Amino acid sequence: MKLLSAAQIRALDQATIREQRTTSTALMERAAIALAGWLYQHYTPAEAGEILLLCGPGNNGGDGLALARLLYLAGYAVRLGLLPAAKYSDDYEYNHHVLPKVIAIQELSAEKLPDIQPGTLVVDALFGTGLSRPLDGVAAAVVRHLNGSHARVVAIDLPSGLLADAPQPDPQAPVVRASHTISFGLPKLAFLLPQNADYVGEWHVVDIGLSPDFIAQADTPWHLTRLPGTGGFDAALAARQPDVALPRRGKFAYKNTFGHALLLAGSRGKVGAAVLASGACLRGGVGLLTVAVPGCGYDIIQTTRPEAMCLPDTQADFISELPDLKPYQAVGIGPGLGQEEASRAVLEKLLREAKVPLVIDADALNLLGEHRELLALLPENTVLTPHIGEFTRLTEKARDDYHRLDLLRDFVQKHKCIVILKGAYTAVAAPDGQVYFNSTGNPGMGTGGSGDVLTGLVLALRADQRLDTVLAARLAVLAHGHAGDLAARETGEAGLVASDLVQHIGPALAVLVQ
Ligand SMILES: NC(=O)C1=CN([C@@H]2O[C@H](COP(=O)(O)OP(=O)(O)OC[C@H]3O[C@@H](n4cnc5c(N)ncnc54)[C@H](OP(=O)(O)O)[C@@H]3O)[C@@H](O)[C@H]2O)[C@@H](O)CC1
Ligand SMILES: Nc1ncnc2c1ncn2[C@@H]1O[C@H](COP(=O)(O)OP(=O)(O)O)[C@@H](O)[C@H]1O
Ligand SMILES: [K+]
Repeated sequence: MKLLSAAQIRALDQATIREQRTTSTALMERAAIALAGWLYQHYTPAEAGEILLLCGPGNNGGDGLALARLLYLAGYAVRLGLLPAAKYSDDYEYNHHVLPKVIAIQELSAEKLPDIQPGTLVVDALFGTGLSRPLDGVAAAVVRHLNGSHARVVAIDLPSGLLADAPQPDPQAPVVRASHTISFGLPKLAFLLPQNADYVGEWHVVDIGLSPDFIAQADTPWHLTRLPGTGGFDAALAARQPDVALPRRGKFAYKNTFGHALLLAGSRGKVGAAVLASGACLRGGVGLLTVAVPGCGYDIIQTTRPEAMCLPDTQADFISELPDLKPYQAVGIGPGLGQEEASRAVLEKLLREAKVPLVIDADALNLLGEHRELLALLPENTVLTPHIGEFTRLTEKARDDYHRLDLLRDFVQKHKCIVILKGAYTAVAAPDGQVYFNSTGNPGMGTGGSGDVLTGLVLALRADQRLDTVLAARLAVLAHGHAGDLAARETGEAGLVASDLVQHIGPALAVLVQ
């Protein structure tokens, strides 16, 4: 699904109103009904206690006023804190006008801040996508007061003070720290970046019937890849066109259909990385797998991965030889490789000689970072799988998460490669500058070897002749995260280890089959 900028979201609202021959007031009512529905599901009136809704002067505040009315009518105790302004939006004015008169209203000022107890349920309807400058004055005082209160905060559309698609121009200006953020129609880019995690809290999207045609035509580099059937919002769009799908294996398919992959991995003390990556490659559906390891890894691979063929290096402790590449449809290098000069030379030779898709990870990335002249040799459509530290070694230290996305798009466009920038919401960046964030996975995957598993899975899908590079990368990342989610159901997050991911790749891929 697409992620749109604040300007596009405003245009989307307008297009929806036009196409559906409705009014902005009616759209706001839909928004308020969707918000109320979410709150009903999450808090009974008793659990909620008295709900404080803080409203700004625009349509975000209008949403808050409409929500206050609906909550009151549904039996919740509500009170309002309203930000004074020179001008209010028309729909704010309307919803202010139709408020039940019994709802208590406090005009907010820096001298008279609202009573907020720890545990008060606060709805933040101060500002949404219309934020035009950093918060100051009364708004800043209210947000600082709220953030210091330990209240439960549900933000409407965006935590107030946060921009939907850009870094804060003034890092000193306050931003609401929400426990939950309820966004309309689509998530926002800001939700996916680690620097905003403390503000956004858990985010949710509610469907308010925004124009699917406008979304389909909107031009954006940002996308979120989801599992098929992940419903709720934009369900109509998702049903029409799943984000990604794995083609079914034909009845008469043979192992050659799925390719023969070569994996170069392991060094003394790190042969486990080769075991994990090769397991993932096999479970990823590769036709044949050959694993090149240092001599010390031969018995280990032959014992733990009987399905794979093994090429032991003449060196006992590290890889020093590049096998003949002719038999293979894809080559992966890096997990546990180490950074010996001989292994660097193997990497260079591979970059010079490979005629098939490459997947580069871990120490092979560190070698590229150390010897950046090798980047010029990257064959087109090579897949690189760095975490943020490895990516920094390949580029430069980013000022913030938005700057890192700029570096990422520049890098893939310059080197005509695919970068899988790993983390929560792993970003798959394509050579045309499109970025696909991933929606699966959990913090349990922050455990040694998870990345090696991803490399093996990407390699399997790159060897599969039916898939193009970007689709293979997106599918691998989606299935890897989903395998993590399936595994964590059994082990819990803390108990998750990388081998568990390998065990769950089969079922994770199965749900992606078209
Ligand atoms: N359109 C629709 O149909 C639907 C829209 N929806 C809702 O609308 C929201 C967007 O509404 P919006 O565009 O009115 O912007 P909003 O975020 O309320 O703020 C604008 C106001 O704040 C003011 N202001 C800005 N920055 C400020 C600052 N730092 N300090 C002080 N003031 C500041 C700004 O003043 P100005 O910049 O003009 O001086 C203006 O008065 C969106 O997030 C969603 O919740 C839903 O109902 C679905 C249907
Ligand atoms: N909080 C998280 N949410 C989702 N996925 C995560 C999270 N933390 C780590 N991961 C995933 O786990 C993998 C870790 O890879 P990496 O850092 O290379 O580990 P290692 O080097 O130990 O193999 C990546 O695919 C990453 O996206
Ligand atoms: K808000």
